[in-house]
Amino acid sequence: MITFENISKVYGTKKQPITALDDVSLTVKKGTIFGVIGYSGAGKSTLVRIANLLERPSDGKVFIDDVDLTTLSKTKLRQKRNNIGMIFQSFNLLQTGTVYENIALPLKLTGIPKKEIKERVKKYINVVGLEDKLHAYPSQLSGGQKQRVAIARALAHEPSVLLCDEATSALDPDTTDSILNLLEQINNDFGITILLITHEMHVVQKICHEVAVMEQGKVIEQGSILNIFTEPKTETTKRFVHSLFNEQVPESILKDLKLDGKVITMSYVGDASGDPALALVSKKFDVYPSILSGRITQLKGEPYGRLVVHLKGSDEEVELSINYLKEKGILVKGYNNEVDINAS
Ligand SMILES: Nc1ncnc2c1ncn2[C@@H]1O[C@H](COP(=O)(O)OP(=O)(O)OP(=O)(O)O)[C@@H](O)[C@H]1O
Repeated sequence: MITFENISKVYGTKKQPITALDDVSLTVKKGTIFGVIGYSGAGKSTLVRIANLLERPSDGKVFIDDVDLTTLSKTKLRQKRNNIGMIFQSFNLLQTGTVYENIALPLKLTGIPKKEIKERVKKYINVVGLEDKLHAYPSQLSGGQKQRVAIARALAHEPSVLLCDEATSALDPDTTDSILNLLEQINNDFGITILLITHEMHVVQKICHEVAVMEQGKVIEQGSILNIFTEPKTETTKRFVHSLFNEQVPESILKDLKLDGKVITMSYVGDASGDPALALVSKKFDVYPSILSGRITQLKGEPYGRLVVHLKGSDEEVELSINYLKEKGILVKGYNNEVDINAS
């Protein structure tokens, strides 16, 4: 478990102090994958670096498994850090060492016996699927392979927590997905708590249980992945969600459509299915639905669909249709404002 309690961070610069974090409190539950998303400068990197005190907060406390890191002596902190793995966007591998050495050397520095080091390297290089690259140098590996080595190096300390600082940002989409699958597998198999920061909604959508959205050093929204996707409240969160669905309808078309009926956003998870419900709506009520945009994706492994639909018809029939869709377990919102439609 990771707990940030009233964390603030002010960087003293020559010009003026910069508040990177402003009273941030967050709890990452044991065994979960927690994503922190935000645009550049929101304070994400500062937050994740505070989780192992690579950066000291100006104010507040940070707990890893109930131990307040800010109160530990240097020696105790060094020991505790062995329990906190970290991977970076730039991999941070030792260029002059082989894959084996990259994983083994940090273990040696913590005083682990030779035999155990060998066993751990073997075990964790297998977990990341690079057993045939043990004697390769980082320069001989692809970006995805380098990140796998970094993950094996972190896992070899058998941490309870893994921090990921934009771990997939330097990778192409397919490699990103394979690294995210690996992180999910590690979370499942070893129960390691994962805190990851990213500026990509795709990353959050794919593997996180919970997400916090940051802006200007503050957490502006937080919730389960489902909650954030289906009920985004702040403009920034809505922008992140929309970035995945690319469902903009041109304003001129929207204006005409609104003259005759309503434009709605339907979202549904798992078994509730949008398409058949829409077909039934047109049979049951005097409305003509047309799909303006639609996409089905996976939210942490569950199907999640979003459709932008024009319901053409009288106000009364449209209201009845919306009620019907809601009864079918579909979340219905007004298009573009995400405001709940209170069909009576
Ligand atoms: N060492 C530092 N000295 C001074 N200011 C800093 C330092 N590190 C970060 N900042 C400032 O703190 C704010 C938050 O930066 P941070 O890197 O945490 O944000 P971020 O959300 O991770 O953004 P990015 O994705 O661009 O790294 C920014 O205004 C940044 O300029």
